[in-house]
Amino acid sequence: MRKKTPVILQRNKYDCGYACLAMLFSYGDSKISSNMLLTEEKFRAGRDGVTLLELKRISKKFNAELSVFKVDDVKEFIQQRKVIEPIMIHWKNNHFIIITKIHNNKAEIIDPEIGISEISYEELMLHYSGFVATLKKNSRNKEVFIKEKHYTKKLFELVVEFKKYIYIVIFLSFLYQSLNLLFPFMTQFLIDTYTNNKSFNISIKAFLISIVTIFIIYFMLHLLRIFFITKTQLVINSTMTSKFIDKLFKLPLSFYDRSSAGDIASRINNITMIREIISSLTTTLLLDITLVVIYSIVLVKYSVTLSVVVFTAVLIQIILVKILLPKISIFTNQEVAGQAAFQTDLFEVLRSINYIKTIGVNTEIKKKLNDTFQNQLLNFAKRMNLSAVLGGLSSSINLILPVALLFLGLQYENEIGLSLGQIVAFSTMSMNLLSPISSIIGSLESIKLVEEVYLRIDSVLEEEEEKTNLNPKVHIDTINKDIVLEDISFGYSGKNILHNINLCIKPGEKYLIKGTTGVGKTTLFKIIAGLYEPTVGNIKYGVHPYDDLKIMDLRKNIGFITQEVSLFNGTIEDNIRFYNNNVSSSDIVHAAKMACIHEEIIKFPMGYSTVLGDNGATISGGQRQRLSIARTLAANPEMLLIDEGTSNLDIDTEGAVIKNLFASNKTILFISHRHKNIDGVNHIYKLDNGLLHKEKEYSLQ
Ligand SMILES: Nc1ncnc2c1ncn2[C@@H]1O[C@H](COP(=O)(O)OP(=O)(O)OP(=O)(O)O)[C@@H](O)[C@H]1O
Repeated sequence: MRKKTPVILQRNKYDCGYACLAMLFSYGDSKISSNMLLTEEKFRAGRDGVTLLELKRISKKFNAELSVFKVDDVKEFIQQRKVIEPIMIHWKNNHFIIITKIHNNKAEIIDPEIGISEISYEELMLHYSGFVATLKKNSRNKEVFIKEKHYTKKLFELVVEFKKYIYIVIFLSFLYQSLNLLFPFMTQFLIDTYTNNKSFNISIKAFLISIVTIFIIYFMLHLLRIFFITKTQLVINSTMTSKFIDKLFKLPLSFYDRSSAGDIASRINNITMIREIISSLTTTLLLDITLVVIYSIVLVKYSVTLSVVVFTAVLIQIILVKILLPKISIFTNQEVAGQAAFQTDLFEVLRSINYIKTIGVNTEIKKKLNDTFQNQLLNFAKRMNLSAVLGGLSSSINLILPVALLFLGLQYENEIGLSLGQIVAFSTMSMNLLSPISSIIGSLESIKLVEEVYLRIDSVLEEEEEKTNLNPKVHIDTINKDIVLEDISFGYSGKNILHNINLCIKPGEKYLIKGTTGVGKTTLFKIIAGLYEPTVGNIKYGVHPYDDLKIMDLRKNIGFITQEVSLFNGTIEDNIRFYNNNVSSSDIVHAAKMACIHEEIIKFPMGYSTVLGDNGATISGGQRQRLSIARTLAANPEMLLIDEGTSNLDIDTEGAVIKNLFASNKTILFISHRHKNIDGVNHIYKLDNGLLHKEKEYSLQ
């Protein structure tokens, strides 16, 4: 019999293989996160994604067998082999998707990027790239599911972290709701006093005093409760956001290679969602459950017969939740992923807006952006429609039940044996039981949402941090020390692009590194700057290995000048200073002079106080590049890694900038396609086929 395949969406652009494997593992079982497959893995999918071979290896680790077939016709494969489990196929040459069913020329697929959909078999085959994979699980791969509880536990721990505020909110909410309980009793008392005595002899003064007292207490409790709810929300939001931001600074460059800015931004925005939901859950869920228990007891005490009617209504709602909630959860999941996809596309469009403007025709771009947004809206609409069925049903029951109870109570007055006041009180209290039930249903939907959103945040918090050695064994002064690269090899996605690099960088000396495009020059610089860790080999600073070093100290001493410039929307002075308080105004002017931009800055009407547009949009490309050079120089690093960092300048200006830089006593490594030699260079190296060859060495003057 065909079982359910949970929808597991990928966590970043390159994770589709892991998400699909997680779905194969979860088929007919509980849902696991694709991240769980990675927990023990050092390897993360990068630009080149993950291969079927790698997925096979991971499956084996969890005692399952991933079989891969080269197949021409997927339908034939499914029919011949009588496959009822979901299969994974390679798709559009760069993606994996799951097929859950093929029936009547229609294929039900789960694309880990967007979720469930149904497409025609022709469309499926149009994008199919020739490989099918099936997973054979066995009883021993249970350990892959172990971490499932982990997330729920983490979510709980998150709440416990703010327990002080949460306890107060719960306590105040209890008091607040207890007052509600008074009213059915007061109603019963008034009606029964009236019907029994006919003469209504409750003094106006006593009535007024009690009403006003209740009013004041209720009002004060309301204020106090809202105050603490807001406080809880603030604490949750600020703690989580600062934790997330802190993490972003600790993540290695490789994380940013595979994540998009829009996606990260959407995850930060999700924290607001968590704040809202957690605070509303803590204020209502526990209270609602308590109210349901209390009211159930009180109702049964009043009348067992009438209580059976109420509980039947509750049961109908519970059955509906059981049926609809998993579906709501899928759409919630897809909606959140859709939001992130839209934000990612929007960021990309905004980043390329200059280019988009120049091409004139942007209907396609608009369409793509609109489509991503529509996809998010579609999932929102589906989620809301299902919620409406749930909500509508419970509201309708809530509407008719009190009247029905009143009718039954009066009709069978003798059998049931309640006074008019008691019947009215019972029907009011049944409402008090049903509204927390509706609220619990809403809370269950919210829990699904918060779980999905929290997973997205947690998957970033769980990322491995870069080694920063905050407590180095020895304090190493890198100034005037040789930097020695010993047999360094490095590769992306398991493929080496640098092999056994050996280089001794002497303080104060100038190196020109040549090599064809894409050969690995930038990568080598990133390794020297400690941005990438070599896969094999060591870097020594003086006699000390990289691991003994406080990495931030090292980075402070290395200035990295690249072709890409990133300026922010602020003054020229602030852009050069770049939050470094050790940089004085005279350092800024000195750096600008070295970068040959000072003369142009002082000609601007507002000089160094000129405000630049977004990424320096209001100055020329060459000016942007020189500002970026000035920024690096202002921090006064002892070593400069210049990666085509002067390529936007005309020959004369470039010559002048290079002359200034090479006249300093800084160690310089200069990457260039264009320069065969530069005055003042001591060593020329060529990177070729992953190997570094010395081409020339000039004796020091
Ligand atoms: N994050 C990444 N994941 C996978 N491959 C990458 C990644 N970054 C770079 N590469 C690949 O590594 C190789 C070396 O890239 P690198 O940027 O170091 O070359 P380069 O010599 O500096 O090129 P150029 O002169 O064009 O700037 C290239 O083939 C590139 O496609």
